[in-house]
Formats: sequence, structure tokens, C-alpha cells
Amino acid sequence: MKEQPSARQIYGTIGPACADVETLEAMFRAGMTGIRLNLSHVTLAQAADQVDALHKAAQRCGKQAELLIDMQGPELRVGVLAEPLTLNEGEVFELGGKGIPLPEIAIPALLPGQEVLLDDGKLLLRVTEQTETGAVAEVLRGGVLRGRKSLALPGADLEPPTMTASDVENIRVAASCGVTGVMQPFVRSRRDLETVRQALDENGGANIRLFAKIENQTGLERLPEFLETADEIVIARGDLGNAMPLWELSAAQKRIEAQCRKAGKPFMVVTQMLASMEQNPVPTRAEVSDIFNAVADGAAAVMVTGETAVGKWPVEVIRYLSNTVQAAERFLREG
Ligand SMILES: Nc1ncnc2c1ncn2[C@@H]1O[C@H](COP(=O)(O)OP(=O)(O)O)[C@@H](O)[C@H]1O
Ligand SMILES: C=C(OP(=O)(O)O)C(=O)O
Repeated sequence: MKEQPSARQIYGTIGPACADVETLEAMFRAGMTGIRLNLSHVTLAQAADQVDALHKAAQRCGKQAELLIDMQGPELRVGVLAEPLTLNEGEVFELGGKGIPLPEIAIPALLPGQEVLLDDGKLLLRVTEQTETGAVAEVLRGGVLRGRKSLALPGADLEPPTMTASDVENIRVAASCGVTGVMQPFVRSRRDLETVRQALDENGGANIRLFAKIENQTGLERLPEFLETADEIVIARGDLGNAMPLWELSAAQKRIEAQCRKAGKPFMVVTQMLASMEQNPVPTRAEVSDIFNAVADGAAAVMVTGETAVGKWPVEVIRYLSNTVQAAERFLREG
């Protein structure tokens, strides 16, 4: 029996591991429907070759590529590092000043005792003392830190603006680059979404869909306020998992899903769906189960991130993602 095409959207994230026409074509043929471009690492202008490769690959398959741009928004990230930095448990590092570059807005929050989560919580530091330009912090959970990785300061009350200067510029050229959707990180209010919507409308992007990423407690709490303003809700488990003990994350995911289902709002489940495949050609049973359950719970879309951006097996990742989505759809139809 011929497999029906999936009714759901299947997204990869573009990056050095897949940004050539051949690999992207193979990903489309394996079931990918669109790509996310993470604009925390490049601007749309800098990614012109990647975007071009994407459109060429889709064309070869007779498809119209969906291109989602993931904005910087109010997300905090480490600055640019000349090279990866190894942080060993027990060592102390300077944050800010001449040390690890952090955004200006984060510096006043670096008070003694403040925890500092890096790269979706893979690394953990605790501030031991404030300095004139930043702070000194001890490494509690070590690892390798690369530039532009996520930064979270649990409990700190920071209010970064909705869009960075780079976001404004990216929105200005979005329509002309074939962007079909904008993902707004760390949505805190309806105002955040209205600001982005207005910027899109003013720049020829009235048809571009707006995706609201739920990434912290504020997003979780205020979801009922802005649910209607978003075209789609994104359960962004990388950062959301920093906002609570990890064992609470699945309940948070299920609560968002239930609210979306009740409101008839499409939702997307993302991050670490096939994380082990950054290194291995075969996923774990738990990973395929995660994808299957997201579809069974009603997800309109699923998306992988580093697995295709920097992983060793981008085409295989999409094949597992797509086949598992189809298996779940079959199960929903036939039991
Ligand atoms: N468009 C891009 N061009 C070059 N490198 C990229 C691009 N997108 C992502 N990367 C690299 O791939 C890594 C994984 O991508 P992603 O999961 O989207 O990022 P992050 O974990 O930083 O949010 C990034 O940390 C970055 O090193
Ligand atoms: C996809 C996510 O966002 P980012 O890659 O920007 O951390 C996430 O947090 O799950």
C-alpha cells in the first residue's frame, strides 16, 4: 500500500551539516516539509547561500519550501567566543568584562548565589562574587561552551526588548527571502506578538505566519492571553526545560497541548526529538516514542534542531522523524 503524505509539518534546522543543495534535496525526499533558520547564529543576509540552497533543493523536488526564521527576540545568549571554552567542575570563570561575554542586560543580575545555565542547561555555574564589570562564578556542572549558546538566569527579573536591531533588519527583508513563518522566542505577552505582527505587516509580510515559542514560566502563565494572537504555538523544550525541574517538563508540554487543542490552535513540538542522532545513525526507543506521542497528542508539526544543523546524520534524522510521524498518523487512523 502506498504511504499517504503526512498531514503534518516536518521541519529540520539548517546549519553547516546540511546547507548544500544535495543534502537538503535528500531531506525533502525523506519527508521534510520545511526548514528553520536560527537567526541567533547568522543574519538572513549572511545566510543568503543557505536560503538559496534551500529554495533550489525544494524546486528539484517540485515542492514549495517553507522557511521559518527563528528570531533573537528577548532570548539571552552568550556573546561570540573566539573558540570553544572548556569549563571544568570546580573552576572559576569571570563573566562579563574580559571573561565570558554576556549581554549588558544580564550583568546587574549576576549577584552572589545566582545560578547561570548555559547551552539549554547543559552547563551550570553559580556566581560567587560581583566585580566592577561582571562577576566571578564557579562551575558546578562542566562541559564545552561554544559562542552564542543560550544563557538563563533562573529567578532574575530581566525585561529585554521584543526585537533586537538584527531582528528588525531580518524582518525587513523576510518577505523577499521567501520566509513563510517567523518564530518569536520567549513570548511574554500579546504585545510581543503584536509588535512582530506589525513589523511584518509594514514590510510586505502580511502572509507570513507568526509562531509563538513558549520558553519560560511567563510564557506558560500568559499563554491564554496571547494564544489567539499567534498562528501557531511552539513548545520549545530546550529553554522551557531550563525553567523547571526536567521531570516537570512533560506535564508542562501536556498542559500547553491541552490548551491548544481546546482553542483549536495548531502547535509544534520541538527540541531533542532525536538528540542522540547528532552522533548516531539510529535513535533511541525513547526518542521515537517522544515523536509518536507528540503526534498522538495532536501536534501539527515537529521540528529538530542541532540534529540536522550540526549532526552527522541529517538525512537519516528526517527519515526517522517523518516515518515515525507517519506511523503515529496510521495508528490514529487505524488503531
Ligand atoms: N544557520 C546557521 N549557520 C551556521 N551555523 C549554525 C546555523 N544554525 C545553527 N548553527 C549551529 O548549529 C548549532 C545548533 O543549532 P540550534 O539548535 O538551532 O542552536 P542553539 O542550540 O544554539 O539554539 C548552533 O549552536 C550553531 O553552532
Ligand atoms: C528551539 C529552541 O530554541 P533555541 O534553539 O533558540 O534555544 C528551544 O528552546 O527549544
